[in-house]
Amino acid sequence: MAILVTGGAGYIGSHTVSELLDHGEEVIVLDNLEKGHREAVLAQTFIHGDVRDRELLDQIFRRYDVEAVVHFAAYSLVGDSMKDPLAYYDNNVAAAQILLTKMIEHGVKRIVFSSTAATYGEPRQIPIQETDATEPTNAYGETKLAIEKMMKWCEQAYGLRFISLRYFNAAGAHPDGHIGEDHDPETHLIPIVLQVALGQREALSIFGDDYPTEDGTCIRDYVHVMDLAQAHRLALEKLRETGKSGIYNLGSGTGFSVKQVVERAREITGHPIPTRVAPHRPGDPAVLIASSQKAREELGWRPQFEDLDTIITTAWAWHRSHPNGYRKEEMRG
Ligand SMILES: NC(=O)c1ccc[n+]([C@@H]2O[C@H](COP(=O)([O-])OP(=O)(O)OC[C@H]3O[C@@H](n4cnc5c(N)ncnc54)[C@H](O)[C@@H]3O)[C@@H](O)[C@H]2O)c1
Ligand SMILES: O=c1ccn([C@@H]2O[C@H](COP(=O)(O)OP(=O)(O)O[C@H]3O[C@H](CO)[C@H](O)[C@H](O)[C@H]3O)[C@@H](O)[C@H]2O)c(=O)[nH]1
Repeated sequence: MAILVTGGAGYIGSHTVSELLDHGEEVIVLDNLEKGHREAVLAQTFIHGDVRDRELLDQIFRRYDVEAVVHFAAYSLVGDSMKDPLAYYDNNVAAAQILLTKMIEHGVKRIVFSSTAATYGEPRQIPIQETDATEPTNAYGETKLAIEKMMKWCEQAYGLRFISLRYFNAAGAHPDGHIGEDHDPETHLIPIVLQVALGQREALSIFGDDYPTEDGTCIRDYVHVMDLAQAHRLALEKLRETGKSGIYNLGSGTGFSVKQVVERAREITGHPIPTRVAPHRPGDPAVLIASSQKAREELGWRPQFEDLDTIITTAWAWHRSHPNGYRKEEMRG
């Protein structure tokens, strides 16, 4: 029996594929490579195609004995989602609807889904719990919430079983150094900070230093990508063993401000990392910190790379050895 991983050529998907293979799972990756990288695909079976391609899904589900789907494929940039929400409804909501339809048609009833802290919007309390209100402040979060709700109704109607994992800020790289984060354009804080350390950018723009936090910069909960990978493996096991659906936050439970991240990165890289203050980025809440107690209790999640220094150190190892991401060899010509 195989696990179909959509978006397995992307950042979190590729690390999860690595984790699943290490635990003896048979993995099939489906990715259109719009954002992902062929070099990041560690699975033996790679299908270059789109989740919205109904015929392709029919072929995959006929040909392989798929036990469950892990669904990463999506658009995931908050700012972009505000400029072109319909593209997000198409690639996130419509794609999930097609995928779920084909799963049900072919009798595949288990799915682990990439959700996000953006489903909560501006938090009413910290740390955020799964039972808190979900009022997304951007179209991206709204599409992920819509998919969670779609899965809930599919459970009632067709017996689908789902685990939705709401990640906070994914960061870090595989400790082996062979896969890591390579987004184009890069918008995430830690890789941008490390690109400054590599001399690829002049300075980090800090999006606001007048937030109601101790040092005025936004606080986020950074969670190592390998710990996210572990959670997906455990979620699959949980679905197999209990058939129980659920929604789980995944974060470290500790928040760091933008300035604190820069300070740690200065120490680890030995580079001064100049910064300048820039305007707020629309839709950025001041503080996002997860309570991940439910994932620890119900999934048995035990993060191994929890502290910020480990996150930055593994990311730094990846960026130093792959200054142009997966295009390294190509650039060297
Ligand atoms: N990176 C984060 O901090 C973060 C936080 C919360 C949630 N998420 C969610 O996790 C998932 C993975 O995020 P990531 O950072 O690894 O993103 P990513 O862009 O690196 O990976 C997404 C992958 O999906 C593929 N893809 C996109 N649309 C597709 C389609 N229609 N058909 C086939 N393949 C398609 C892309 O080519 C890419 O390889 C996303 O669903 C995202 O919303 C990410
Ligand atoms: O150049 C930069 C980039 C980021 N930041 C700040 O650094 C923090 C982290 O920003 P990221 O872009 O790295 O991450 P986000 O918190 O915006 O977004 C992450 O968490 C979201 C949930 O809130 C979504 O899930 C999204 O997909 C995921 O990347 C924010 O306060 C942001 O304002 C800067 O100051 N300068």
